Amino acid sequence: TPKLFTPTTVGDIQVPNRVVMAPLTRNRARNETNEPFDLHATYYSQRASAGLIISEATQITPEGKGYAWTPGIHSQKQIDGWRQVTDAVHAAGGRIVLQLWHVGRISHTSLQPNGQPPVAPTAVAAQSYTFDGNGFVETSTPRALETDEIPRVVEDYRVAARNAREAGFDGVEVHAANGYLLDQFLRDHPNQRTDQYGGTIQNRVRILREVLEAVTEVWPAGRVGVRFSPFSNFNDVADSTPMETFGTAIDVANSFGLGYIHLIEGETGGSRDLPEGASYAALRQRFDGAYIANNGYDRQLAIDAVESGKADLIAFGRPYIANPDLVERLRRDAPLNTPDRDTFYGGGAEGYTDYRFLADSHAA
Ligand SMILES: C=C(C(=O)O)c1ccccc1
Repeated sequence: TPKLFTPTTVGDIQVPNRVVMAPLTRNRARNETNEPFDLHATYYSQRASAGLIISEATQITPEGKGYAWTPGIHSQKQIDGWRQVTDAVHAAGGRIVLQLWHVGRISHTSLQPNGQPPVAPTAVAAQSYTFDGNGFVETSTPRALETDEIPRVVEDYRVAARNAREAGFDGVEVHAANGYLLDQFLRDHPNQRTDQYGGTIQNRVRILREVLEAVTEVWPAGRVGVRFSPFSNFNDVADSTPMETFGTAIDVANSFGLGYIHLIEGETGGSRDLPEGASYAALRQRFDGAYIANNGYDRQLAIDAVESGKADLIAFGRPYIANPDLVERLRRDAPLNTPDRDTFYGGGAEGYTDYRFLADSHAA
C-alpha cells in the first residue's frame, strides 16, 4: 500500500490516510447572516473519508468578509450552523478543522459593515477583484489599520478560535496565504508600514506571531495549523525575499509547536514552477510538525511526494469538489469525476452535493 493511504498524526490529530481536503470557497452560506446549514453538513460529511478536512475559508469578523455568501464564525447562529457540519462529519467518522480567515483589502465596501473601506496594513488597493453577490467588482481601496487597532484584530482571531471549539471542530488553520490580511502583512508588497508591524521581516511577521499566540491560548498547538503561499502572487502580493520572509514565518509557526504547515506550492491554482533559489525542502526543514503540500497534485505526484518524504500529506482542492470518495478512487486508481466550473462558486445543491460516488456509478 502506498504510504499516501496509511495513517499518521497531524499534531495531536490521528488521521487514517494522508489525503487532505483543501479549503474550498463555495459561496453557499446564507446571505447577510453568513451561516452554514444542513446543505453544508451533507457536503462535508460526504467527504469524511478524507484523512483530514480543512473547511472553506471562514471570516472571523464582519470586517474580515471579502466575498458574497462566505461563512463566518463570529455569531451564535454561525457557531450553531457549523455545529451541524462537525456533528455530521464526526458521525461519518471524519475529522475537520476550520480555516480562520480575514480578507484584509480583498473586499468591497458593499460587503463591509456600514459600507466602510476594508482594512489592510497599508492604504493601497489590490489590483484584484472580488464577488459582491451580483458579479465581479474591483477590490476597494482600504484604510490602513492604526497600530493600536492590531490588538483588536488579534482578539478577533482569539474569539473566532474559541467559537470554532464551541462549534465542535477538531482544530483550526490560520489562513496566512493567498494575499489576504496576514499575507498582506508578511509581504513587503503591499506592507509599507513604518511601525513595529512593517519594514524588517521580524516586524512583518509580528502580527502572525501575535495571532498564533492568541489561537494557541485557545487550542492545543497540536490542533493548530497555518497556510502559506510563499511564491504566489494571487491577489496582488509579492515579496522581495520570499525564502527569508517565509523561512522566518515558518520559524514562528515552529516556535509555537504547531501541528502542521500547509503550503501552496507555486501559483495558487496555477503553475507549480518555482522561482530561482526557491526550495520547499529548505522551508520545510525549519518546521518540526507535519507538512501538508498543495497545488496541482495528481495521484502519481501525491504518491511519489509522500513515498519520498517530500510531504507528509497532500491537500487536494478541485478533485474534492467532484469526488466525495476521492480517497477510495485514488486507492483504486479509479477514474475521477470532472468538476463543473460553472457551479464552483454560488448556488445550491447542484455541483455541490450531487457528485456521484463510485458505488453510485456502478448502480444500474
Ligand atoms: C479563500 C480563498 C483563497 O484562499 O484563495 C478563495 C476565495 C475566493 C475564491 C477562491 C479562493
